[in-house]
Amino acid sequence: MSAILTDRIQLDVGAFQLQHITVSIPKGNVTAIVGPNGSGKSTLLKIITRLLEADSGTVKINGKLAHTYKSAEMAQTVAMLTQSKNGLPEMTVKELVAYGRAPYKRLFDRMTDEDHGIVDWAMQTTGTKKHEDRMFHTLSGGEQQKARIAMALAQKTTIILLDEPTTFLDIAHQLDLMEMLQTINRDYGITIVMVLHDLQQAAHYCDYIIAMKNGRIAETGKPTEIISSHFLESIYNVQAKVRFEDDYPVIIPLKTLSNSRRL
Ligand SMILES: Nc1ncnc2c1ncn2[C@@H]1O[C@H](COP(=O)(O)OP(=O)(O)OP(=O)(O)O)[C@@H](O)[C@H]1O
Repeated sequence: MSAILTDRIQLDVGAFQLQHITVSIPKGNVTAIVGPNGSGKSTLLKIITRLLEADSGTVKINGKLAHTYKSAEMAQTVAMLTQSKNGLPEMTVKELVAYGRAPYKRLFDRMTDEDHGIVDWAMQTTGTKKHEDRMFHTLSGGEQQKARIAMALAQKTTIILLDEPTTFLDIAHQLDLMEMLQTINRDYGITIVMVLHDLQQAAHYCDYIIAMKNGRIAETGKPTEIISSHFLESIYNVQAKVRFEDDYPVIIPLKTLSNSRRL
């Protein structure tokens, strides 16, 4: 069963084209979208969440056409964490997480006991409860990312999309975050879809991988089925040795086969 199903999505943005994107993102799994810089990963996420409108093609979320969702209904179904390079909100962690309840409220509605309970649960689940009264901008990058995930959790959606959630985090915080997302998926059945650049992490923590190249879907499958030296070469133009140790891929890059970036 698909959480997200796209059918022949097409979009021209400037000189870039997203072409024939037909892909099924499985329900209840952790899926990574990988691929070179500029291959269209963020653009695809934006189309799924209707931040961008495709020129043609359709998106179905939980079996229903995305364009037929009302805004609040969409926000109750899909939470999206964009890359965290934008301005930092001037509010406490608890206030930020409470924003996750907005799709369930009308203007001037007060937070109910249930809302407070959900906000608490989201902070407990992400380990951010201890920071609840801190201003968001005083948190470290790793703590901020967890607070943003808490906000997404408070939205109580069945799907969470994350665009490069581990960027700017050190290796320990990257693994901590990936383990947290995996636990959220396993414990609550929330479908997690994230754009990742680290193939080893993608293969280790994700059930399914979608690889994009030049605005197209290049490969899809389970990590052990698709991560290989051939994959590194065809998707990234990189010669590499790849082997799996206990289902964990060990990728040893040898050299790039493309010098186009230096021309
Ligand atoms: N508004 C826009 N106008 C013109 N070109 C755009 C616009 N938005 C995106 N693009 C181009 O579309 C291409 C795909 O961008 P996108 O951000 O989807 O790639 P990506 O795979 O997410 O890249 P990265 O891994 O570097 O984040 C890029 O070449 C980008 O410059």
